[in-house]
Amino acid sequence: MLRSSTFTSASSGLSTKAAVRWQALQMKLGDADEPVVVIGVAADSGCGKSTFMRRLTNIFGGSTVGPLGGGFGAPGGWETNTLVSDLTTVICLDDYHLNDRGGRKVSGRTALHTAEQRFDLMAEQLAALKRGESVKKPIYNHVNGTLDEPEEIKPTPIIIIEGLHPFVDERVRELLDFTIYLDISDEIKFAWKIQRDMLERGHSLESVQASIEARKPDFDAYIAPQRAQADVVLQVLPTQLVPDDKEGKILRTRLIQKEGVANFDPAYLFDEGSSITWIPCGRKLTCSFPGIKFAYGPDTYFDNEVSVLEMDGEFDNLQELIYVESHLSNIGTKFYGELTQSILKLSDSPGSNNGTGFLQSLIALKLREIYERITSKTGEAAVAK
Ligand SMILES: Nc1ncnc2c1ncn2[C@@H]1O[C@H](COP(=O)(O)OP(=O)(O)OP(=O)(O)O)[C@@H](O)[C@H]1O
Ligand SMILES: O=C(CO)[C@H](O)[C@H](O)COP(=O)(O)O
Repeated sequence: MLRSSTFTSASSGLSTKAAVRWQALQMKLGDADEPVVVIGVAADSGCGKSTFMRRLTNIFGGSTVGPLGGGFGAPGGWETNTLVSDLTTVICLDDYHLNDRGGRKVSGRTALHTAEQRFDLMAEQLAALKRGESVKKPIYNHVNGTLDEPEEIKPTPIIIIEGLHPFVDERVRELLDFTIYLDISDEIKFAWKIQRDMLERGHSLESVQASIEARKPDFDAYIAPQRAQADVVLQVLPTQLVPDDKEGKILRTRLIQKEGVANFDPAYLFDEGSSITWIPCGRKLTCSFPGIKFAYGPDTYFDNEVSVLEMDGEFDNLQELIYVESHLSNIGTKFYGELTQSILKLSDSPGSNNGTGFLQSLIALKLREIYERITSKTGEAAVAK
């Protein structure tokens, strides 16, 4: 596990109080009892998980951020899906595929099928990491479709598992302290995937279309049902500000937040529990066509009580986001304007000018808050012993 000296340099994203508590806890308990907070992020392929992970890692701070071992190209580096920073390790669940690409041709199943995952190993290794033990995790190589030599994963204070099936296996689910589902509507998923797979991966429009169609039944059967298990769902939909919009560039994003989740107080706009629609365009916020609309209110989602924070439209000037931030509460910030600042820092990242970047940054701040609440409770319990 990380020693306290490592943690000191890693604690830039944490409050001084949390860092001091952490160090006190380490001195009292020793490495074996250092808490490991585990977060699960579920989404289909091409739904912006990597983009979201970059936002998240940025909020947690730290001096070293990048692929484990430096990744392929670094001296001694290898092709890896694992992203590490001082405080966080992001594990891609594709690494637990049962078969390589050739093997799936023989089995005749897509990578989305639950029978194509090694859930026993996933549960065993995540439990070990949570106990503070290192594991040798397999690697699925997306470049050539092979299962590569396993890599060593050392536990960090925060482990994030992201991928297709983080909430399917009950043993894995039990280990998660907080769960997030990225729910990108078919139209938007298609637009993002086309853009990436055609421009960056050299696929044709027809082949991207065919791969999306082929995966759809398994997506509906094995991935989408996990929405019901998530503590928060980030939905990305076409705008409602332009009737029958065909372009798919303006997005409507909804943060569906489950009520009554441990260590999590849903964010709200103006007045907790009320139903509100807000068009902030005017003197304090510049908006060009088709404008910006926020909404907030209680709802039910898969029979659960939730509150939903919604944004439709795009920001013209990111500096002005502070005006919106000042009307939100329970957003996990440590100082006035921190949400705006974190978005400005990644202003070139996809979605920074719309609700995807805005709500993903908000989730990242809430995760930091959850992490601090969990570790402070563990610290208090330890000090009370
Ligand atoms: N919020 C966003 N707004 C616009 N485009 C986005 C957004 N998030 C991601 N994209 C685009 O969608 C594509 C897929 O994003 P990303 O690589 O982050 O997804 P992924 O879920 O990690 O994909 P995979 O699992 O296939 O590796 C990229 O081209 C990215 O630029
Ligand atoms: O769903 C995916 C990523 O989450 C991939 O499609 C899956 O890992 C299979 O990889 P490939 O498409 O390279 O054969």
